[in-house]
Amino acid sequence: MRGLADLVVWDVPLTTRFRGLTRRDGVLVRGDAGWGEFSPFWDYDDDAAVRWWRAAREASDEGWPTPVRTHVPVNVTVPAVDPEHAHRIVTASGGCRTAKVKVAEPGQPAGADEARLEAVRDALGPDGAIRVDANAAWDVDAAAAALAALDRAAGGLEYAEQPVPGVDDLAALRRRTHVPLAADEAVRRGDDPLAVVRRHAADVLVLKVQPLGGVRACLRLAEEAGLPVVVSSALESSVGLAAGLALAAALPELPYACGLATAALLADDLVADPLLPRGGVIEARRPEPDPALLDAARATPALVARWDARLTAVRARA
Ligand SMILES: O=C(O)CCC(=O)c1ccccc1C(=O)O
Ligand SMILES: [Mg+2]
Repeated sequence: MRGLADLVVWDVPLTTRFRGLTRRDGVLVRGDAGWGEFSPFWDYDDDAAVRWWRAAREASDEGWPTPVRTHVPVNVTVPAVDPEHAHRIVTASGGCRTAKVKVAEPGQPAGADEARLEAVRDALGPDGAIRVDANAAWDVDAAAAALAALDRAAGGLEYAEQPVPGVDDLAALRRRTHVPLAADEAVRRGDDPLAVVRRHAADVLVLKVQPLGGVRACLRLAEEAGLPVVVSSALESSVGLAAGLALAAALPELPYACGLATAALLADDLVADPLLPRGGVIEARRPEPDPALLDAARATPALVARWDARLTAVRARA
């Protein structure tokens, strides 16, 4: 068993509602190689969370492979906010030349996505790249129609991330739209991450270190896939983001901006020098948690108890 000081449960507010969340919580674990982050969302069951645990232990016990680049181009992530807010987020992004815009948020009025994309294009200028993420919200017919409209509103889309749920849907949609498709949930939530490749169902793969079991596991997947890869965060603290940056820095090819600029979505971070972009890139470094910030982010006893129970269950399966 690890000592108390080597496991810290943290809980911080988000600046903007994201993926239905207003706070982000998780565990930091310290080993001989440094700190790792274990922060599966609560809708992941214990079996799925085993991969997130492996990623944390890789960080704390092994560290990461040798990088081939020092800086990683990133996209600004724009939640499903109103146009003025979207414009401000892009303007304050730290020089990002690519924006990833959340669309198809349940409960929003018709035209909200188009208005957000127009605002993002205005903020980014004509030479920026805009991608959208629908988090599997549409069926194939709805996606074909929506992507045509959003492509127009954005003045061109770089790609659409997971517009429809499964591999079959992606394969069908790919024949009905000229917008390139990226697979996210179809990679990280299925039992077979590369089904999407064999079925020619996507142009780009989104890889996330925690849900896929670590930096080395993702490097193997990328090699087997033979498709361009975008490394994205799972809305981690800067301790977890460092693992995504290590993956992005170690990939032989990195043709697209990565979705690792999400520290800006956390109202508080656990390190004194958060992994935020400057000039549209983030330095691939590994910041240490700051004791005072860890203390300020410390979870309530009730939340610590929930994470304790979860850790016990997940480690029994690992
Ligand atoms: O890719 C990005 O720009 C940020 C990461 C992101 O969108 C995300 C973060 C947490 C959970 C799910 C997702 C997602 O890509 O759907
Ligand atoms: Mg996504």
